[in-house]
Amino acid sequence: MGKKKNNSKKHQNRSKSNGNRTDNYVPVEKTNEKYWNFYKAQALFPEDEWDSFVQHLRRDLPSSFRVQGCHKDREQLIKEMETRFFQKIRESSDASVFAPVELPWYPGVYQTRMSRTEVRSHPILAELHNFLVTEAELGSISRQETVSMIPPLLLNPSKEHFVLDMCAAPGSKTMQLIEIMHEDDLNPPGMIVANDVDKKRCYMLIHQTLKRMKNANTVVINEDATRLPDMELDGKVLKFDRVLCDVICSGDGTVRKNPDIWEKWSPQEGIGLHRLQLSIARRGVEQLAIGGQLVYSTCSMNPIEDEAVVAQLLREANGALKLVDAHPLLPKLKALRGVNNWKVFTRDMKLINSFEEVPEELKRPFCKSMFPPSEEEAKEMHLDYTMRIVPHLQDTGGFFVALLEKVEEFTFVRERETTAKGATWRKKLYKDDPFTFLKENDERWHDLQNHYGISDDFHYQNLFNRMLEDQNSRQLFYANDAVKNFLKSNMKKVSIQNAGMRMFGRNDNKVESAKFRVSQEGIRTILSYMSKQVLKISEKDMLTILRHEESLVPLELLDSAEEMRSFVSGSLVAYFNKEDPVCCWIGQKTCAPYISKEEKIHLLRMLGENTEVIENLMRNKRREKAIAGRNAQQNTGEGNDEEQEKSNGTSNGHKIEPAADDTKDEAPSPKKTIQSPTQPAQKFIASCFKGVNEPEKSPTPSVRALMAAGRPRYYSSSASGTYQYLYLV
Ligand SMILES: C[S@@+](CC[C@H](N)C(=O)[O-])C[C@H]1O[C@@H](n2cnc3c(N)ncnc32)[C@H](O)[C@@H]1O
Repeated sequence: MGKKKNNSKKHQNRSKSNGNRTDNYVPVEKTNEKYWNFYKAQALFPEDEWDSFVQHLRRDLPSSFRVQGCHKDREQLIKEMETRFFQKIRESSDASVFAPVELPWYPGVYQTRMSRTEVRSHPILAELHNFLVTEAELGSISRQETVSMIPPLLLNPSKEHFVLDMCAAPGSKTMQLIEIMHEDDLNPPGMIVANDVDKKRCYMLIHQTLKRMKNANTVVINEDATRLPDMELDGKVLKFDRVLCDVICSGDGTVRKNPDIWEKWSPQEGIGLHRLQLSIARRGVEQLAIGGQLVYSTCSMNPIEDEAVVAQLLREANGALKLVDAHPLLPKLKALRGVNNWKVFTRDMKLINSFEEVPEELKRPFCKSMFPPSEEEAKEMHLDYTMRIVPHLQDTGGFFVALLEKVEEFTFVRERETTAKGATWRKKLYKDDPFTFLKENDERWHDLQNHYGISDDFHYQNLFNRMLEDQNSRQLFYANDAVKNFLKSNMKKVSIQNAGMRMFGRNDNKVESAKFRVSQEGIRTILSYMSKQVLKISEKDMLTILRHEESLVPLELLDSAEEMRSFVSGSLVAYFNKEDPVCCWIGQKTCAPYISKEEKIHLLRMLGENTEVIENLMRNKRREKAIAGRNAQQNTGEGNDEEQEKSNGTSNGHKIEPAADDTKDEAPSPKKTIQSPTQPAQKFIASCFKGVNEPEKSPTPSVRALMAAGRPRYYSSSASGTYQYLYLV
């Protein structure tokens, strides 16, 4: 890891041509005198563990990932990883490579001793990395730091619970909460309200995280959590069964993955955040139902951001709130107990023993609640019930987590509150686009019901669009009852950014067909209600559709061609296995599956296909895009590695479905990713082979990538002598 030589922005020291570090790269010095002195003084663990603590903090963070608990293909994915990658790694004689190991405290979560960068670049692990990236795009695998998985695990919401995630973006914990609630129910009745004050980060939460976790029970709102308005449900103030306060923090437990922190850290970071953290937590407690549980967590090891905040909540709640001992809930997780005593330092590392000792000129940044509780208070509070994770216990980042339960109703008395920068207590009502639900006798519903044979059991009144009633919508979304009621009651109270899942998109075709086509996003929810425009096809046909490189599959290649032609042109759901339906567009000559490349790869894998070649092709594309993105970033000086990987990676998997405008009688024209339709195959193949030694001269980026990987394995076929389709073999 490194930092830039001068004040230039983060990526300026990368080479433009290949994205690698260049000579002017200066490694970050992984040390900070104040950091060491501060944590030595805290004496959080026995002194003889200090060297191990320091060594671990200086190493890159091991890579970890979770196989989604509620995913229907979980067992198969684990089996494939075991046979395809883990075994191979274990059998390797390379001493620098380590197979991922399942965590004893969280089944389905794996950690390898190698960092993300090492995993990405090691020849044996690169394939595993590739596999993880494609599956992560579909949400079946989450590449998340292990300690960050603790809060949702402790909250452990049931499928009926109402959950509030106060500081949710970019959403790794929201995703895990959704996962837990869907473990034994595809459509749980509960609801998650995910909030973040930062609109751009809400956007990331919606477009990078939630898109991978299609569900009907999540709402995203954009509010300052310190002043989150009371929300309503069924005419009453809405109280949540579970609240997550994963607050903004100094992040000093994340130095292993964010080495820039080394340079700037001082005790001031925690001092500056304590009041805001407390304000967010207070409002979280107020939103909690009696008997409900709240998790307060930070990725900082600083007691001022951790136990001090929890202690003040308990102090102010005066018995209405109690700590729950988190340790027995995760007995296999190695965690230290929270502390009753800590040391408070000024920015310049001057020790201050009590609030009374704070020099007059520093009275403003400090407050009484930053100091440890009295002995008497400590006995009541049980701060030892909280959990501290330090890096050397199980090779992780540093983390703090407290589980609290509300015993009685109460409201905090506020003096001077800290809110998010610039935020004011908003009294005005929101005028965002309304959420308009379908009413009885809605024409669109009659059209959908007739065309797709949807049974009366389907709750069509839960379909909505974001327009006024008389406006013609392009999409129809679906929300469960809880989210529907939430939207109806709170549309004007909070700024709602996103809700539910897309179920139908409008057709603008000229031929007679339904006004809406079925969207892949919601197909698993509605399929069991559909009796028309649904076709079971053979495994062979499904493989042909999935393997096909172009977006249009000629019907002549399919055994079920005649049956397909018998359907009304337009949206058709094809399946070999009902668990894995594929939304297609059927024309007289072609069939076009509306699914992303990642989804195609996943489905091929689940059908036992070897997907290595396509995975490699996609990896090369990702690399090209990442380099292009980094180069663009160098020009703007924005962004960071992980976000870059996400936004330039396959999150463009969301161009899965052509825009509704593209849907014509015949399936939309293919994107010519491989070859122009009229080029004779021989000429094309010759150009491929000619390019083997000069990949940069080959016709398209994807073929270039294949050739660079030494795999010019295409052949083409056509009925007419001009070769329209190219197949990967
Ligand atoms: C530690 S991150 C949350 C990480 C998130 N829980 C996850 O697992 O991906 C803290 C978040 O708090 C948000 N935040 C900061 N101040 C806030 C406030 N006053 N209200 C709501 N969110 C806030 C930040 O925008 C940031 O996204």
